[in-house]
Amino acid sequence: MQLELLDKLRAQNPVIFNIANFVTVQDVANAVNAIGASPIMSNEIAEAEEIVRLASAVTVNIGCLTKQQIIHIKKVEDLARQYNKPIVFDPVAVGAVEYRYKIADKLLWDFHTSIIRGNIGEIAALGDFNWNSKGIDAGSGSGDIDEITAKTAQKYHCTVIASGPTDTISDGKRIAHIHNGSPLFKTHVGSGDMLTSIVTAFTAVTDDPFEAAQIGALVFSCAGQLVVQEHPNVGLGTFGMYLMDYLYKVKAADIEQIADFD
Ligand SMILES: Nc1ncnc2c1ncn2[C@@H]1O[C@H](COP(=O)(O)OP(=O)(O)OP(=O)(O)O)[C@@H](O)[C@H]1O
Ligand SMILES: Cc1ncsc1CCO
Ligand SMILES: [Mg+2]
Repeated sequence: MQLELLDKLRAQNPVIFNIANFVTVQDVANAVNAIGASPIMSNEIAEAEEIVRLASAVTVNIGCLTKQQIIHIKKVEDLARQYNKPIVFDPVAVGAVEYRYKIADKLLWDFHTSIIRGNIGEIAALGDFNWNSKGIDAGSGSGDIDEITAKTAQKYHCTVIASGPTDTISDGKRIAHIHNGSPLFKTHVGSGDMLTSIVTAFTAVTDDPFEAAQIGALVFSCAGQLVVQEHPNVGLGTFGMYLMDYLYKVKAADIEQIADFD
């Protein structure tokens, strides 16, 4: 794992273009900012080309999809291909809402996506596995998470992160697991959205999406774990605030001490 990518990210401060959802947009902007990149959100097709050009990478989050936004996403993804900017895709609730599955599946076939980051319910749906997703949450299921992650990566020819108590990452051949984190992440709506855009930030400092996925997931999970280690009585509201503090101040050396991955 290339932990030095964290310092590289902070030194370069790349601009990250986010098509966000209106529920968590500010958390995502703050998380991207805190980790050391420069977020920009946009919903306007007329400025899409300018923003794709100035950004190093693009997040597409379908959390609050509209027909107008689908047109925007297609334009942005086409521009990202033209200007060679990596796309990281967050398939919010595709396991629970068939309409979203159909839109996401088509986008993932039509445009090359570097990384898909979802919870296991979302990743299982995209990979055509049975799983009982529950709204935006992972829900429950009994499938083999390694197999689901790898097969979904093979289906779309990209890297996939299935997040959860363990983050499982595959590019279709290789598999990695990040065991760090805290159950408090689940209590903060938007943890997944923040993770997705932090992973996008790391695609700006490495050409290997599998590496970007691993380092993004490790840094994010460790920041949350450090919050709880150093503030054992933290509640779900203050967890979100501390998480921003720790995303900003966490150092590669702190992560090295607690990193738990294989
Ligand atoms: N029980 C847990 N223990 C440790 N870490 C967890 C746990 N549950 C989730 N996480 C961490 O929370 C982050 C978000 O993952 P999660 O799978 O909850 O995303 P999500 O369902 O898309 O979230 P949201 O929809 O709220 O944005 C990841 O970094 C993951 O490692
Ligand atoms: C609660 C919620 N609804 C649509 S998006 C979202 C935030 C998590 O992605
Ligand atoms: Mg999510």
